Amino acid sequence: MSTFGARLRTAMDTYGPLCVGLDPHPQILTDWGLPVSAAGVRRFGEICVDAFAGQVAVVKPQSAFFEEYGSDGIAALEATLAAFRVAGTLTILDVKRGDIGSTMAGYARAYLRDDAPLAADAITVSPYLGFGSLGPALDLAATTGRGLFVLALTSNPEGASVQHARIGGESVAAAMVSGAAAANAGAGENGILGSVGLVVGATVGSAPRDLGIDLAAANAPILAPGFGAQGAGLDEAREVFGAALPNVLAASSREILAAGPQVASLREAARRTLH
Ligand SMILES: O=c1ccn([C@@H]2O[C@H](COP(=O)(O)O)[C@@H](O)[C@H]2O)c(=O)[nH]1
Repeated sequence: MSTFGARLRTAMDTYGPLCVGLDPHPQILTDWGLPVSAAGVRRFGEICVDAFAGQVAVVKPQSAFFEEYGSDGIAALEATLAAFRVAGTLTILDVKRGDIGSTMAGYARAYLRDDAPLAADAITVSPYLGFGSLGPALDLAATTGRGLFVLALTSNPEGASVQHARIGGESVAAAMVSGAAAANAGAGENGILGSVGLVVGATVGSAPRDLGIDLAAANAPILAPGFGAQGAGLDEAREVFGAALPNVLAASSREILAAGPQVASLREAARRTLH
């Protein structure tokens, strides 16, 4: 069984470091001429499979925009994830889960088991009940060759009020990066990327340096939202990530989706994103 980190590196080397965010918010559904309903998000998912499967390294469905339609919306998310799985395109399900250990084990089974209806290659997790609360997800992901992306320095301006706070001299974000680095220890032999990634927005400017965080040392894949609609581009990414840039997976949702629903236009928007 290959690890998530190894599969991600291969996908990034093959297709480039872009993760297309699949966020079927009501305005996008309307703009694409789709109903604002579970049927609409199902069709949205089908169009995204046509546009991006086998074309980009990773796609990142945003669970919230499927969940809002209840069980039919979740069924549409299952179908979207399954279609990308069959096509061999990696998926990161953006669910930002985090809870006490026993409940975290339930979330882990929901997304990280091989036979889970909502199985993804990786999920986003929130460590704000303590990094240790992620233990069941770390364990199951390692067992099934899946990955996690731990929120460290999120792209929203409000994130700093928590993530820059210092406890005993160390920032909260730095503690999360240390947690990921420890989880990835040993994975870096032969240049293989770890499977415990970090979420660091391309919008956070000098925050990693200001907080004394060495992102490259964590050997972590870095999911970087903030490209496009939130204003970041390659210049901002160079400032934020420095030597860790080769490990960065750039995420963009709204700006790419605005080119839809034509498949060719969506592909062209994805192709333009990092150029
Ligand atoms: O720090 C974070 C973590 C996740 N996101 C998610 O990304 C998309 C928004 O992307 P756009 O390219 O700006 O449309 C959405 O799903 C967020 O939950 C983020 O923006 N920042």
